[in-house]
Amino acid sequence: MADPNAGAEPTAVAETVLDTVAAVAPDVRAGLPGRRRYLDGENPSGEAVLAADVYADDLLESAIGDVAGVGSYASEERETTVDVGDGPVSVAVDPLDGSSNLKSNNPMGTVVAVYDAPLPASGRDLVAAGFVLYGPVTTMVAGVGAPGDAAIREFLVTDDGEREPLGDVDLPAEPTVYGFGGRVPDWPDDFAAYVDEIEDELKLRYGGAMIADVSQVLSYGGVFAYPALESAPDGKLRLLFEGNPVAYLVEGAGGQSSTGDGSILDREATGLHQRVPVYVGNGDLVERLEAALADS
Ligand SMILES: O=P(O)(O)OC[C@H]1O[C@](O)(COP(=O)(O)O)[C@@H](O)[C@@H]1O
Ligand SMILES: [Mg+2]
Ligand SMILES: [Mg+2]
Repeated sequence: MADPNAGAEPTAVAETVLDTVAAVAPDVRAGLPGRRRYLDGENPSGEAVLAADVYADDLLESAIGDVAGVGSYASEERETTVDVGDGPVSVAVDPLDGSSNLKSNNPMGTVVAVYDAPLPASGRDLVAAGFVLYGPVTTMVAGVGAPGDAAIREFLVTDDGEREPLGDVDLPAEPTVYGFGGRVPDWPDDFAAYVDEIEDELKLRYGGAMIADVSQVLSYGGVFAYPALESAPDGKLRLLFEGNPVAYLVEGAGGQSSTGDGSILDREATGLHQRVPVYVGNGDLVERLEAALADS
């Protein structure tokens, strides 16, 4: 059969990838109830794996692998990339973000990053990024285009896996929420001092799923961080699967991202599963954070 995406622009391939992730989302959601148990073994980041993580990863690998123009698929749950075709586009997925929330029945997401480069790739190679949020309503937030050029939009994902546009996403100018991961005694002193200031200005909203916590920042304005920790200087979140796509979306919605020292999108990619400190939100809050870290 003729390849419908043969020679297609990476952005056209990326649109199809986002459609595909939305199309699979109802199946991911429908498969959760019977998959709340942990499996034996760990993922490449050394974390426990739920049956639902593997189920979502298999569904996404199969569906995204069928998209013409996609050459490789990578996921937080797999050691190496999978060759799925001849195209130049690489797709990196966090199949279930915040899956430890499954036990307590709190929100989770699927994160997708589309790179026009072999992996590991820089955030500057992104041609699209998005996430599905499995909250009371299933929604997708996504953008297509070079970082900074893409409009970020929210969609309702219907029970049939269609995307219905809900509108543009722009960070509110008056921020109200913050959410920071990691154990408080493990926070470096400079970050803890920043938190002392922020606590007086914003209210705490932390749910333990990056995508749900970032969605609060996109909706209400504020700052989300999974910071560098005393015990883990690169934090917890993964650059290719989590940091880059979230940075792309928050920057595209008018905010800023930082590793503590410049945009996450500028962090050199050296490994598929490398970690990165993640600070995202309204520009002035992220700039104050960078200043607080630089002063120490
Ligand atoms: O339990 P903690 O330390 O607060 O960590 C929460 C963070 O870990 C994550 O759950 C990691 O993502 P995964 O569930 O995809 O491994 C993030 O979604 C979240 O921001
Ligand atoms: Mg995750
Ligand atoms: Mg995950």
